[in-house]
Amino acid sequence: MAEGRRPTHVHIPPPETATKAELYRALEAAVGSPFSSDPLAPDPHPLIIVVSGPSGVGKDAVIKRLREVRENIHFVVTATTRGKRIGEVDGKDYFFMSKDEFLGMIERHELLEYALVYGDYKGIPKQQIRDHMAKGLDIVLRVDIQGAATLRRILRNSAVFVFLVAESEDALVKRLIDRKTETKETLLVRIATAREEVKHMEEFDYVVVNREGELENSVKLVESIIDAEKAKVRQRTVTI
Ligand SMILES: Nc1ncnc2c1ncn2[C@@H]1O[C@H](COP(=O)(O)OP(=O)(O)OP(=O)(O)O)[C@@H](O)[C@H]1O
Repeated sequence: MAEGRRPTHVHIPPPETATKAELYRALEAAVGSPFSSDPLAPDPHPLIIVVSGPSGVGKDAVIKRLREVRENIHFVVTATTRGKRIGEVDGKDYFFMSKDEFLGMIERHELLEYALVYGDYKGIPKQQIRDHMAKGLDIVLRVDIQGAATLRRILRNSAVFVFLVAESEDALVKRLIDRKTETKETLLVRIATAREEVKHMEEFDYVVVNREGELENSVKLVESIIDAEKAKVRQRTVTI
């Protein structure tokens, strides 16, 4: 405290009898400078939250619900060369494009990362992230484990990595069967891949167990992670 600059002659009225305004003004005069209403904590930085996990664990389901309950988040729409599934909408679920269009984006360095997954290309357009972060929005990226590993190399600790996992292999397999999107061949590939993928949990910052019938709790936990990150004294800073 700047003891030397404090005026010694200021009379401070007794707090029991003075009005709030009188006391406030007297205290201001006594400390020798006006009380500032500037925020004491800096504004939190926009975050990049990478949500990943084995196939069929519920990444889309969690993100869909998060989109409904949380504002100020941009959910990155991934570009893909895979065919549209029933009910999917271009520009909302994915940007569906031809292989040639996708290869053009690779050549122009317009993708943050891309990969060939089960025979189809998937990638994250950079410009979308830049535009929304500039508006102060948090960014949620949904990627497979391979994508998360690549993003970790690119973004290091500047992004938050969340691993979504089912409570057990049994639950995961039943969820994949119930979804009715897979052939017996792709089911086998996805299960084998999921076994390998669970081993990557340690490369993530947080793990969220998406228990059967408890989607709401998983979404709440992801929200809590975002809130906790916003409250960090040393914020993550992203440049892409
Ligand atoms: N907590 C949960 N309880 C019950 N069912 C769930 C839960 N979370 C997701 N599901 C269901 O499990 C199925 C798979 O979920 P989803 O498609 O979201 O997985 P995904 O991780 O995005 O899969 P992929 O990587 O293959 O696209 C969906 O039918 C979804 O509705």
